[in-house]
Amino acid sequence: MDKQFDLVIRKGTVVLEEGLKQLDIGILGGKIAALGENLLYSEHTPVYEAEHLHVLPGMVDAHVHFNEPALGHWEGFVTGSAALAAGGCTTYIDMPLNGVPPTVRLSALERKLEAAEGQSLIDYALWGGLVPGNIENLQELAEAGVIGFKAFMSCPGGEGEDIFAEVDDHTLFKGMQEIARLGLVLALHAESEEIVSKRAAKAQEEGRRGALDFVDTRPIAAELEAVNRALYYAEQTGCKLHFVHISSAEGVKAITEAKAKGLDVTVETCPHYLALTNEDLVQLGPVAKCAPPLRTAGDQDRLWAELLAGRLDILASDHSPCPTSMKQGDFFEAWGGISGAQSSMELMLDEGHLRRNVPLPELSRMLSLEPAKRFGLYPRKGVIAVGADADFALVDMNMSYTLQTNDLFYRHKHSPYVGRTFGCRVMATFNRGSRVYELGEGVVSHAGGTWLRPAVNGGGEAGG
Ligand SMILES: NC(=O)N[C@H]1NC(=O)NC1=O
Ligand SMILES: [Zn+2]
Repeated sequence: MDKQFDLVIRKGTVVLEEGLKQLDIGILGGKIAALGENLLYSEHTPVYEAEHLHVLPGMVDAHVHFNEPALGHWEGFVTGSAALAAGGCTTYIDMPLNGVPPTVRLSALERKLEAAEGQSLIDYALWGGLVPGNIENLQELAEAGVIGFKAFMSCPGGEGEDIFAEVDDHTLFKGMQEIARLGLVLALHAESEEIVSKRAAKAQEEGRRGALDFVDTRPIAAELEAVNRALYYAEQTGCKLHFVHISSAEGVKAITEAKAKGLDVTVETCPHYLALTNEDLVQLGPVAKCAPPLRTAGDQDRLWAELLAGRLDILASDHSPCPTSMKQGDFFEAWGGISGAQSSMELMLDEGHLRRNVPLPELSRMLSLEPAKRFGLYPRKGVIAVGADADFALVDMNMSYTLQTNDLFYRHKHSPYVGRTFGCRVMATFNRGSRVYELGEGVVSHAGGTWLRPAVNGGGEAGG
């Protein structure tokens, strides 16, 4: 018999958009060539037995910070992509900060691409940035193939001379006009700089420097104010918006109302807002410091209610790593950002499916399908369907384990989830048909990840 397949993944419980089915997956040239109950293939075809496993589309993590160029000693493409692969992710979109220079002009994008070339285990796309003074650079970035732009409405923090700055209202409004013209999405970190910076200054002046003091400087009101201001500009400019890491049900509700009015807007939250609370921040310390901050248990319940009602579009990690030494000491000085990307899928399957009965296709919609669609990577990414890339997370939904520091692939092995017990585990990950990670073996492939450009503006290859 001719060689129809390079590999068959046999009898896994495949998570499709419409439900679960036990199927064989035939892979050829990195793509899904066939899906069927009893595929026929020659006896020489390599077979991966998946009878006891769930096969999910690889996660498309729309929000990671890999710190290269220049800050590869925080995290880089090699370690970051390995951690993602170990967590069942097969495509990520790297933020335009915290590397130096930030990705705010073409020459910086080229530096980023050089840093990534040949280093990533899995596929990746890149965000461009909108900052004060770079509106005339947005077009060159769009033409080169960024999937969209990211702006901060509050100060991002970070190191270096050419550091990423938050937008003023003028830049935000003008930037949205330009991004609307370019047809891309603007992703926003929505917290009011006015509110958070003044509250932080006051807390520090008064010597209130603990975990809950930090949380108190970044209230939900600061998130809502920024969300509503940006939605107003979106209405005026026609710019597509994506709100990253929304931490409150109030934020989700404001965005849902805007959608009902016809605005083209999507909402993301992160596993940490669903898995951790401000009490955990007190217990764990700065390793769990992020912005917006972890909320109360009641706030978290309300955010889960939004997810259960189907009102969240995207789940993304906001993996924002740093050296462990920057996660110690004073709460206001410690780095704001959680190293969590390796645990995103397991957290959501455990907390969402095993504990709260969210159907797997619904979780997969937020982990893979919606981010692929929103950022021009669909139908190549985000689904298990004939013609799509053979990107899979193979998960044992019955394997309980407790995460240890040694399990982490990050450059700096800290995570707020060390010591947490998960009810499921990623056993293997495939990127375009090649097995990149296997539990027990670790990274099992060369760095074959490629750069994906979006299938918009005529330029990209990712939609095919
Ligand atoms: N600079 C940076 O990565 N900031 C990220 N970290 C975080 O916790 N929230 C963010 O926006
Ligand atoms: Zn952010």
